[in-house]
Amino acid sequence: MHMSKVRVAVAGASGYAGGEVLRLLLGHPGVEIGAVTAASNAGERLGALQPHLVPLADRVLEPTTVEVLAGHDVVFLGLPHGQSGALAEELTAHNPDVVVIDCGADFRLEDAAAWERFYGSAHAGTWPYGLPELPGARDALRGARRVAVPGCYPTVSSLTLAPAVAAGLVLPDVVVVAASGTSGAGKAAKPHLLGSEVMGNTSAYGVGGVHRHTPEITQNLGRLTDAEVKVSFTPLLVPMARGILATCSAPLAGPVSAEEAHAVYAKAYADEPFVHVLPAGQWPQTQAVLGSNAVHLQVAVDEAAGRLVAVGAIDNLAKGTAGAAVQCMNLALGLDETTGLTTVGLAP
Ligand SMILES: NC(=O)C1=CN([C@@H]2O[C@H](COP(=O)(O)OP(=O)(O)OC[C@H]3O[C@@H](n4cnc5c(N)ncnc54)[C@H](OP(=O)(O)O)[C@@H]3O)[C@@H](O)[C@H]2O)C=CC1
Ligand SMILES: CC(=O)N[C@@H](CCC(=O)OP(=O)(O)O)C(=O)O
Repeated sequence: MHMSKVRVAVAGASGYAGGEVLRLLLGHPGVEIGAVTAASNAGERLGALQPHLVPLADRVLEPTTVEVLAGHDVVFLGLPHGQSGALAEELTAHNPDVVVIDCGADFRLEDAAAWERFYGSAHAGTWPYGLPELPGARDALRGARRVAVPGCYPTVSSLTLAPAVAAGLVLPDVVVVAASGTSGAGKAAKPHLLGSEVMGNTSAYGVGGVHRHTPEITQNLGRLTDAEVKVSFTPLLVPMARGILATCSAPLAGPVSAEEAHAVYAKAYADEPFVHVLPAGQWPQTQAVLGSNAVHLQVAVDEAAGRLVAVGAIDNLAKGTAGAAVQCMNLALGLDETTGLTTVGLAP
């Protein structure tokens, strides 16, 4: 049976998130790419800004307006925080069935007070949270007309800790130290991202519970346990373009062997196409997931310290943003969830 293609627009197409959404959509058999928009770069050829997107090189970036974006079945938003809400409302006024998939943070948190504390602005609302692998999340995404794509650190940290928290293997008083590539910070020039600050260097930032992804990780783990969740999160910037490696640990709730912990993880993700619990003894590395929607996980028990230690790797732009966005579009449209996505990484 011939199925007509879904018409998709990408706002923020000159940025990292929008560019990665387009890269993935170019390999998706069910979509036709419509408008591509930007702000300061409106009027530019897409190829001048995203030279890797060869089939779209001669497309011209249009301004990010509701007039340009209306008339599409799906609109991806890869815009700075605060730019999504009003646009989504206007798009829905044009077409109540439009699917809006927001790569930004505006609609990820339920707790308005946490939003205001970490983002310093009024809370816009809460949309279905686009991490289908979290227990209970997938049903809300099937047929959704709005999706809040998770932050990259919360994606990997939550999936790395979820089985242990949900099974009660640990007390939910967790420590996350996660190293990210620089693309996580977006394209806009920032002094700490100059080549000479990044190359041959590793640095911590957002230390001491102030990074805005802390409440998002807390929210995700809090949905898995009745106990109070505490999250100590420290991000690190490392000299690579893509990838996040998260080391997560928590106190053991009781005796558990490494084999038992591994079995809990393997069972939790047995039916998940993108989450791979590696064989015992093999540890995640970012290269193996680059460009793919895969999550690689491993878990160990540190008996002397009384802690469970789990490590996860993702590509921040793929599973951490655009891959999750496409996965959620598939769920929203009732397509096979894996369409257009791969678990095959790019290594070395
Ligand atoms: N990078 C990552 O790993 C992740 C990013 N995200 C989120 O995705 C969103 C985009 O991030 P990223 O792609 O990294 O950022 P970039 O800085 O790379 O891109 C930002 C995009 O937004 C456009 N833009 C800037 N200002 C405005 C405005 N006022 N109105 C409309 N469009 C505007 C830019 O257009 P122009 O080039 O013309 O200025 C550009 O296309 C953010 O909300 C970010 O939090 C989410 C998860 C991970
Ligand atoms: C390396 C780096 O700077 N990373 C970004 C997080 C990227 C991300 O997921 O962003 P959003 O929540 O903004 O969507 C940061 O720490 O701010």
